[in-house]
Amino acid sequence: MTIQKIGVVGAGQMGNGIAHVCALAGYDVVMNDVSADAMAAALALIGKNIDRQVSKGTVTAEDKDAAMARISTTAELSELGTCDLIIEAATEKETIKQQIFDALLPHIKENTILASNTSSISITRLASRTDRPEKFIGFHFMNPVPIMQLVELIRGIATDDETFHACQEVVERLGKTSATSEDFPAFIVNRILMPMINEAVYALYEGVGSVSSIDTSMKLGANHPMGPLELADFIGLDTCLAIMNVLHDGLADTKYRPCPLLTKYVEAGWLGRKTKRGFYDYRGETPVPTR
Ligand SMILES: CC(=O)CC(=O)SCCNC(=O)CCNC(=O)[C@H](O)C(C)(C)COP(=O)(O)OP(=O)(O)OC[C@H]1O[C@@H](n2cnc3c(N)ncnc32)[C@H](O)[C@@H]1OP(=O)(O)O
Ligand SMILES: NC(=O)C1=CN([C@@H]2O[C@H](COP(=O)(O)OP(=O)(O)OC[C@H]3O[C@@H](n4cnc5c(N)ncnc54)[C@H](OP(=O)(O)O)[C@@H]3O)[C@@H](O)[C@H]2O)C=CC1
Repeated sequence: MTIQKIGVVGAGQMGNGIAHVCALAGYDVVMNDVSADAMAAALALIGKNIDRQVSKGTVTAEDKDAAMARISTTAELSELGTCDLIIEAATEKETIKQQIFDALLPHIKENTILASNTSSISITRLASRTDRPEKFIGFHFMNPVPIMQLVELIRGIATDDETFHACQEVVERLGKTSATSEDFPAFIVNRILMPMINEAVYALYEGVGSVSSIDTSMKLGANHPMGPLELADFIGLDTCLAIMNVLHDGLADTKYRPCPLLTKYVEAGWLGRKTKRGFYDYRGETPVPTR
């Protein structure tokens, strides 16, 4: 099937990046969020991020205008009814995702593909609650979406070949590379990455090192572009904790136990960059380590 119009549900840091790359690749995009402010902020950020590409000469000013004109926003999920592919990128909570798919079903076309950008939640389980488990897939972008090359494609137990191949074609048209993962908790990238981040929080919790020494060690000692605590703040500590909980519950192994310090930060509402406070304090000019 040919995909021309893409719906994006959730206009947070992932949703805005997904809308950005889809519109630049020539797809019509309809973006939805519960918050009008989030949608306005997402549009402004997309404009700013494409401007960076224009100033580097990788995108022309005409391409920018055309891409921005292809993006519309709506508070009504019913307005995603004509989309060929809908990518859900709302908060990493299964109940929220289920409610979104339940609310979408009465409005969408018979052959619309439903996808989730979830970092960890079972695609098979999300799909089983819809009327089209064979047309449901995990479409997992990496953050920041305009920069990162990878998209994980996760087939639920019922995902059919037509759906999978249509999504592979979308990934190619976005200029990205797909890797296929079986549907097990947190898939491939987060199965490996998130226990490392959780271990970094344990190292902080146990006083093995400070925020700076842990991040400096991994940046200069393992050549990671960001230290694990900086990366956790970038991803969002709520999302990191949600992923650890899915690993812990889904694989029933204590090695995935979320660090109590990570839980405490989330309980405090210190979610990282998006709330201006996490392992670093982002309220000033430069981020300041908090421990
Ligand atoms: C949690 C999950 O489910 C899965 C995940 O996503 S896990 C997270 C995966 N992501 C990572 O691991 C990111 C690790 N960090 C990095 O790769 C780099 O630090 C980074 C690319 C984010 C920034 O790189 P940097 O060299 O420090 O900064 P900077 O030079 O300013 O930016 C590099 C490029 O990224 C762009 N960029 C930086 N932040 C951006 C953002 N938030 N949005 C869009 N573009 C961004 C810049 O414009 C620049 O573009 P060009 O290459 O075209 O010049
Ligand atoms: N952060 C990351 O690095 C990555 C995250 N992901 C996944 O992408 C998804 C989104 O994460 P991210 O963008 O970081 O999260 P954010 O918190 O930045 O954004 C989530 C957005 O979804 C909105 N939202 C909540 N409920 C609904 C709803 N019922 N309908 C529509 N929108 C809703 C939120 O609004 P409000 O704030 O008002 O609640 C918010 O604007 C998650 O599943 C996450 O696991 C995948 C790859 C990387």
